[in-house]
Amino acid sequence: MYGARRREAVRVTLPISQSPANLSKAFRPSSFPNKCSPDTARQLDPSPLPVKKGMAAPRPVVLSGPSGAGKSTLLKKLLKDYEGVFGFSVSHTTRNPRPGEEDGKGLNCLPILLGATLLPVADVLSSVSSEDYHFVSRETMQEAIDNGEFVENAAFSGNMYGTRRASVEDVQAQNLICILDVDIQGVRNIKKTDLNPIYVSIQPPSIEILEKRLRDRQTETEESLQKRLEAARIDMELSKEPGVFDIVIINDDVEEAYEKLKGVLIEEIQKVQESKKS
Ligand SMILES: Nc1nc2c(ncn2[C@@H]2O[C@H](COP(=O)(O)OP(=O)(O)O)[C@@H](O)[C@H]2O)c(=O)[nH]1
Ligand SMILES: Nc1ncnc2c1ncn2[C@@H]1O[C@H](COP(=O)(O)OP(=O)(O)O)[C@@H](O)[C@H]1O
Repeated sequence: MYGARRREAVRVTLPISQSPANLSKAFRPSSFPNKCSPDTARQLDPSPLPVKKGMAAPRPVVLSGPSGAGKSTLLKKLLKDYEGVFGFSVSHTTRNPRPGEEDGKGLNCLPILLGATLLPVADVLSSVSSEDYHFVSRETMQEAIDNGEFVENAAFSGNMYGTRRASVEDVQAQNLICILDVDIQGVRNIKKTDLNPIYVSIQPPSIEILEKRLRDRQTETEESLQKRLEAARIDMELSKEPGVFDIVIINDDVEEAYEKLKGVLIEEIQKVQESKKS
């Protein structure tokens, strides 16, 4: 998308999961079908990353900001540059999948797509959206919320979105920095938990530029675009409140925004990289 596409063949090896004996309750099947379950992934990658006992999981990262601000654009760059450092918490939503989106197709499913073959990393990453969801019905989602399976959930643009506890635990158990892409309600709700993430807000330079980006992206109907702009105005105001975010990044020039994002995360990134060496 941004920058030249590299075509060299790289074996992308991503850590998958722990041994079955170590799997917490959260890993076991629950009310949600999950095509990307650790069990499936394990069959395809025989070299899981061992999680070191007694080691604190890296701090998660909450990435928030208006729809269209550039969160997934920046996230993709991060995942590409720091392979094996980050894991994405694939959210659940009741919204319809967009063309090209598949249920549960997130970072954790990369090995399923790759199998054991050599593939050009740029091709693989451009074909994998870190933003895909588990697409579920309202009934299923409400039932799981009532069962206490969610860390947080929110209504956005007429749909339900939520982070299942197991999605975060899954990533953390692999000693990866867990990234959560949530709206401002999600930020508020996560603040009530003991997750202790780094809070990052990605903001557009202006509402006009945001609208242009959303229109150019061609993913929204006029109705959902207007709802997103309405939510964006609120988000842009709330992000100015002191103490809500550790950093607010204005995504004007994407490279500059990316440098700022890396800057705030570099300490955690280095911790994960160091822990893998030892
Ligand atoms: N609270 C919460 N918000 C979420 C979650 N997943 C996604 N969102 C937010 O929902 C909004 C809409 O997401 P989406 O439908 O993917 O549209 P997009 O952000 O424009 O690509 C965005 O602000 C996301 O940050 C979640 O699990 N919880
Ligand atoms: N700095 C930027 N300059 C111009 N266009 C951008 C920039 N960052 C992102 N975009 C484009 O804006 C649109 C929305 O970005 P996206 O990453 O999908 O936002 P979000 O995940 O926050 O909804 C995409 O089409 C993306 O290519």
